[in-house]
Amino acid sequence: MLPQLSSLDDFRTALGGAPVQDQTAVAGAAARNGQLTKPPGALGRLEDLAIWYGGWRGSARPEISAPQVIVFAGNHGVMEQGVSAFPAEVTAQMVINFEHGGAAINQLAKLAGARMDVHALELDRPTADFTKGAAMSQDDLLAALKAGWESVDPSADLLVVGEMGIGNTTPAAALCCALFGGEAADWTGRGTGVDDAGLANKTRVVAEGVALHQSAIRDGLDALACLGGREIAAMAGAIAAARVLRIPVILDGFICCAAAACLLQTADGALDHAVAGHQSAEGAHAALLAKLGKQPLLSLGLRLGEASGAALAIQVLRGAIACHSGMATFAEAGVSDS
Ligand SMILES: Cc1cc2ncn([C@H]3O[C@H](COP(=O)(O)O)[C@@H](O)[C@H]3O)c2cc1C
Ligand SMILES: O=C(O)c1cccnc1
Repeated sequence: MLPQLSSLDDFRTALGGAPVQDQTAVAGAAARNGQLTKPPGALGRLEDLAIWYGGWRGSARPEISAPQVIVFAGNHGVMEQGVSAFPAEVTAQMVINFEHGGAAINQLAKLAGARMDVHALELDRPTADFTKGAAMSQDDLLAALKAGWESVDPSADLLVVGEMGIGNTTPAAALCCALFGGEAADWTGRGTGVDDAGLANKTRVVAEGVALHQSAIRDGLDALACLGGREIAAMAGAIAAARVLRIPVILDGFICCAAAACLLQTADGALDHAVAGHQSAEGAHAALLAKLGKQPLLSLGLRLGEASGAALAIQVLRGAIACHSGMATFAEAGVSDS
């Protein structure tokens, strides 16, 4: 059951007290994996994935039958600083495109057999420019976290979250810089494709934002309020709800992983139910994945967001589960095991 959230501390408490994997299912899945008709370890990381997934679902022989893809959209006050190659109105235009089935994620979610939901979060009320003040009030942050928290279908057995928010590689970079340290330039990339002057400007904006807010940031939720965005907070809320509901998550690109990082910097173990779907071409995604301790399933040079890389990785996880749960054991097939 998902508790109601009345405050940010409720969120911290629910995340900190979330249940862990079912160890009986982990042991059962590992035992089954050892009996399947293949040389030990021959399915590589697919074997680990199947055992991990079974542990979260509480089954030694799990299935994926109800994957959910959720795309959150938000607008950003920091766009006033000229941080994207595209104008802010593209966010709302793309939401309509999602609703009409015309975006990349529509095709990939359909191919993965996933339900897809789109939540536009107050697009007419962008966050504040974080170089001037906090991006969101505590109430706005709570509302965005709740939008994500309440959007997860408790009967889903796999969750993928993604975003649409022109300008949002800038808050994502600022969140990483505030949470993990280093220089603004280490975390700032080209997003939709800003030129060298644009990248220098973006780096300045990230550095200014982090310098302004660093002293107010004690955990990931503080960072989200100061430097985040509504769709970033909603992704964090949904990933956290999935943790509480023991629904495994596939993380998407740089922005999704920045949202996930805010959870990890709020509660240890907050991302134990998550794997990295892919490594994005956005410059700092590899470094961010290393901070999260996650190895990507795919690396295809994608730099889109929208949950696209994670939706594609659903097929990899489906492959792992199909082998794990569908293969015969040596005894069943009458194959000699040594
Ligand atoms: C047509 C279009 C579709 C997109 N779908 C995702 N993004 C991606 O690009 C944006 C982040 O890059 P930046 O920080 O440079 O603005 C986000 O909206 C992200 O989801 C898109 C961007 C565009 C232009
Ligand atoms: O890695 C991502 O998710 C990404 C990169 C560039 C632009 N939008 C999203």
